[in-house]
Amino acid sequence: MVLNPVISKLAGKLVVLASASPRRQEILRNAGLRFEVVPSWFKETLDKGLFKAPHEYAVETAKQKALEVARRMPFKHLKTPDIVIGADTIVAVNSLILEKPVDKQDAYKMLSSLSGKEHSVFTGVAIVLCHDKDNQEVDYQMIAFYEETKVKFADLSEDMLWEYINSGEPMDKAGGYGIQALGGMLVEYVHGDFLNVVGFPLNHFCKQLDIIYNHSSSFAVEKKGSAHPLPNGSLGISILDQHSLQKGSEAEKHRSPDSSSPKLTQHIQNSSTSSPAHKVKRTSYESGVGSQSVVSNSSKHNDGESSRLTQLNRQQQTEQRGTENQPKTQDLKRICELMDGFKASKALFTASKFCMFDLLHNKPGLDAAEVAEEIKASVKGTECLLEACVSLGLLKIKDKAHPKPLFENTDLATSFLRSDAPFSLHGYIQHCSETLWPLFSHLESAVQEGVSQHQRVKRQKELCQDPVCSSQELKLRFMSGMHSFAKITAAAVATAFDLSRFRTACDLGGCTGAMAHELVKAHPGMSVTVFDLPAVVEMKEHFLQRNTDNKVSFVAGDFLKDELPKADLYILARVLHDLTDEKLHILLSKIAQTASSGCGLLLSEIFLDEDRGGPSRGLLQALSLSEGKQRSAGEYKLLLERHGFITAHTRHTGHLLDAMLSVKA
Ligand SMILES: Cc1cn([C@H]2C[C@H](O)[C@@H](COP(=O)(O)OP(=O)(O)OP(=O)(O)O)O2)c(=O)[nH]c1=O
Repeated sequence: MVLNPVISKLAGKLVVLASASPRRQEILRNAGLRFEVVPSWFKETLDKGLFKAPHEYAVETAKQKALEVARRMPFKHLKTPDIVIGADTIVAVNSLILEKPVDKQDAYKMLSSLSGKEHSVFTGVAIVLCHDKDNQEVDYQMIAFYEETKVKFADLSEDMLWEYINSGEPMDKAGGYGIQALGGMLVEYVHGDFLNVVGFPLNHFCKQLDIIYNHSSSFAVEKKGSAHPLPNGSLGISILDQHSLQKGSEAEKHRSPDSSSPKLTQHIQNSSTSSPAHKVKRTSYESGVGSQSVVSNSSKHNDGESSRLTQLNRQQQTEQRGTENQPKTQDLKRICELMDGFKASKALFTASKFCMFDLLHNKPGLDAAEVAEEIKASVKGTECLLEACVSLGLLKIKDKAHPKPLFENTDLATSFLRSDAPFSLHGYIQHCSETLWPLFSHLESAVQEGVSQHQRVKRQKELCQDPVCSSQELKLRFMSGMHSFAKITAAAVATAFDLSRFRTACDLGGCTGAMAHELVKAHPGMSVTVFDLPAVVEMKEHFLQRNTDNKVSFVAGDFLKDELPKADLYILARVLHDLTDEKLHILLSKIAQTASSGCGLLLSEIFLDEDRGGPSRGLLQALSLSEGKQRSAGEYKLLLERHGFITAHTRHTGHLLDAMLSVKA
């Protein structure tokens, strides 16, 4: 049953909640709304100083959260939602904005500033309506509003404060409390919408839907004189900002005399047209909201420019649509890219195996015959490989006027493909080529059988009498792959959170110590123990790194069997996705037993979208059918909660790995 008829208006539409907040999901689910959850990757880092009032900050953050998902989905999920809902809850006291505490001390500061006082809880909500157009463009229409609820806290004693903080509840909640649970005990009164405090003003939201779907004529435009650019410098795409409907609020005074619906105030930023639609081309996706390719309606162009644009658009549209009998060029390109993907990978693997990028770094400007001689290969084959690498942007022609093409590295190759580059992926590429490639060549069997094809690959090698690597060589190759991947990703993970309060850390399965070295670099007060199998630890010397003041040490052991070293922070980087459920629970139980209350757990993995629609890197990795599985941030969060770790923060780093910081309750 749907109590509110306006919710039923959304039936059959692809509604997306751009939020990882379990409270928002529960509130909307309880209201009978059917939706997909795609948490936003927008980082809540807008400069608060640039907003005149706290609610403006919450509304802007909500807009950016929703917009990021609306823009990402057509590219990453290959589908355009009908509606994206984003929200942001903040607590405001003495004109200070409080978000989620970063640690216990921060929670203490927040809660003591609320003790004995009244404060406001603002939730900004943004609704983005997406309209897919024939010509590969999406029109976005944004409706944004906020709701304010006043909450008064009782005087809180120190004991009470710390007991509450130690319950772990404050960590993922604005202002450091959850009114719906233990935090309810701290509250003397609430004036306004209770659900607004919990994270979503359901009543206001339904009123807003009613306006959108039942009173669409209310979309009459009231232009606002001054457009305010967003603090991050991006073009504003906000169309409607509606203020609180709470009694006595400013918006209440603006009720239009002829309608029971509140009057809407429209802010059209950087555009002077009356159309609320903004178009975003689907040809590229950049994850930074600040760099969005917003093509606002023609207002900013003079007549000459706009007719040129129209011409260009038409040309592009014909190209994209094709004629009745021909497929769209872009669609065809996409399919070809997928079909040819393996050829590009293999070209990269081969060039890397022949150390062609090292060669051309040391001797830039060789021709095909010279390269062939150096790598001891045929001239014809080398020429094809070099030209393919040029087409892939890995090499370039040095001197175009020269009669024979002379080859040199592009910046991409110099940065990532040389074996001695600081961020070299050479080792990982070899791992892909030697280990993953053979596995994926048996993908059909892997899918049929549901298990990894390691054994089949091994048997095949034996049958073909391929030269067998010694176990030492295999181990080194594996470690070198892991080392080069870790070196690329470690800095983003090590700096994803403020870890300064942890003095000692233990990197479980930390292999060559690449992550450990980044951690001690980023957090000078920390020392890190790398815990890995004896066979791994004994080979660590092959990967010597500058040991910052001997702050990185190694301990050999099996994390499933042996006692774990004591530490304030445990690190699990790319470990859990490879373990069976059974092993995973053994490991997490061992960590939970060893860790004392307040200890941290830093998890780093690829986090799948909550609806498992992406990212492809994670889902393709799952095809190797290892014993484990790929999970979303929400799934990891639940898993850790079962072992007494409460997630404080989740970071979609935008890098190769995401990160989550949990705290032992
Ligand atoms: C004040 C208060 C906040 N909260 C929660 C609601 C929100 O989930 C959270 C505020 O953080 P938000 O940044 O608004 O939301 P989020 O990080 O949980 O999720 P996302 O950014 O993906 O949308 O605090 C409560 O659960 N109870 C409370 O009493």
